[in-house]
Amino acid sequence: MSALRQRAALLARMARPVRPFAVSTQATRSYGASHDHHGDHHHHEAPHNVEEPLGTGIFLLIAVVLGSAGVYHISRPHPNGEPTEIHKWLERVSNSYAEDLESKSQLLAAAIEQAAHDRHLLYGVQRTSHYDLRYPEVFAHGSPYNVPAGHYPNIDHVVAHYKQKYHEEEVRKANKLAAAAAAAAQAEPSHFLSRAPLNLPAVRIGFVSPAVGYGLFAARDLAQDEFVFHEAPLMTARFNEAFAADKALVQSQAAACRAALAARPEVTAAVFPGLALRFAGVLPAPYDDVERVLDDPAEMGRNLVAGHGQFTGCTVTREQYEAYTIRLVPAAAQPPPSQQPDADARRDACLTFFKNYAFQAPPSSSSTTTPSTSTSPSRPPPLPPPSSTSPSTATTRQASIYLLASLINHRCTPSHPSSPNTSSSSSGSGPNCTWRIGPSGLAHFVRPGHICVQARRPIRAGEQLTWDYGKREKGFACECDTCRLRLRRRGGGLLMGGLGASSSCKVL
Ligand SMILES: C[S@@+](CC[C@H](N)C(=O)[O-])C[C@H]1O[C@@H](n2cnc3c(N)ncnc32)[C@H](O)[C@@H]1O
Repeated sequence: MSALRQRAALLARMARPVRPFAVSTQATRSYGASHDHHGDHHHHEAPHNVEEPLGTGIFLLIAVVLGSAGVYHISRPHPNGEPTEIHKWLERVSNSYAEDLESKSQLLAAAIEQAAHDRHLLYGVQRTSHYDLRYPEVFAHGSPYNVPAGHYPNIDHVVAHYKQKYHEEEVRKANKLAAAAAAAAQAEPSHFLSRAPLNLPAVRIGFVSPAVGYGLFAARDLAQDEFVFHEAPLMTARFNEAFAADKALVQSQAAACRAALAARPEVTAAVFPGLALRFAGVLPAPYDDVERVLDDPAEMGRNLVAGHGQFTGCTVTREQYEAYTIRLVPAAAQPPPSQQPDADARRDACLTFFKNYAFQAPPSSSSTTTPSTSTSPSRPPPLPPPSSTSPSTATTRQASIYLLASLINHRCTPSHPSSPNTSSSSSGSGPNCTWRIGPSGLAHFVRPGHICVQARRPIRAGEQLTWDYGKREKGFACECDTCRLRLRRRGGGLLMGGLGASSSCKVL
């Protein structure tokens, strides 16, 4: 019976609904009391306390209710018509997006406008009708198969044009390099010149006139003070002011001439036909042989110091050569050229040759410090004519003849170099070159006995190289440009055939 009652009470408790709200989280229930009320089963034990906390659901519910009230409150428009806070916030966010978008659109529009403008920028510019081709054969590029005859145009003239352009450009570059090097050398004090002649085209042999004969011409533009070439002597003999009376010296000169003629007869005869004729009775060689020798850099340039200037050939024509040599033969008619000249004739030929072609080295006493041009840079010291001075009072020096340098002709130094008539661009003012024979205090690279030719002023390619022989008695009627210009200035007119005995420069 008791078990039934307990069971019934348990079921009744389970069936009782749970109270929705607890008054306190510490609320307790006493089952003992209920036993007391409902049962006859009396116990004296303390009733059990059971903890029943409030669930989280209740808090969530409260939060949702309060939140909804808040949202409802802020979403309601103000009584005075102002927009709600949410509305204002949404407006702020959408405005900032709109501004960002607008600035992007403006940038894009500006970029498109600029591109459109740039596209038209060069529309108005006149286009070149000239195109530089890397190589002219580009015209003929195409398929090598099934090409009908005559399809490709003949572009030989185009090739020639571009080859010419190429050569001109190379010459321009060489000139520019040389001018730059010369300008650099010029920047140094003239007393301490240290640059040797450049290893570039320097000179060629040309023809001046039948009376003057050969001359040396610039093979490229030369800058002022530039060293042009550096050459070893072809022959050297002792010399003094009384050499005509000094048999030993004359014999040494004759020996030098003989040795030079014997060593390379075809070269010596081609370059110095007058000497070969008078000294050895050798008639001028045919033009073809002579031209071959004069045009040969290996022959004519063999005395040049390697790397110090280059010989670049000859421009003497057959007519010029024949007009020149035909004058030499009658002059050597005594004794007849068919016979070997006698000893006197050889001596005279030798003396004349040295007088007209030789350079004196500086005296040995000053040779290490004083250049041969120390007294006057433009005037080489003259070889005096034969005189009756006692050999004992004469100064004996070395006299040298050069293959190229001895072909440089004389030009008088004008008395008024600044005169407009004497400073025309083509002929310049006076001689354009000077020379030094080493050893020299001015240019350490000039080797002993070698001659170094230097430009006194800028020289254009093709211009004749000249210097002032500086001798009062030259032994020829001067036909230099200075004399021609002087004559023209005096109103005498230019005599193309030479100045002859009327020249004011004729000093015999
Ligand atoms: C050193 S050589 C010069 C080379 C020479 N033209 C030749 O063909 O062999 C000097 C000789 O050239 C000639 N000569 C040089 N300059 C001259 C000038 N201004 N007028 C006339 N003849 C000149 C004279 O015959 C002179 O004796």
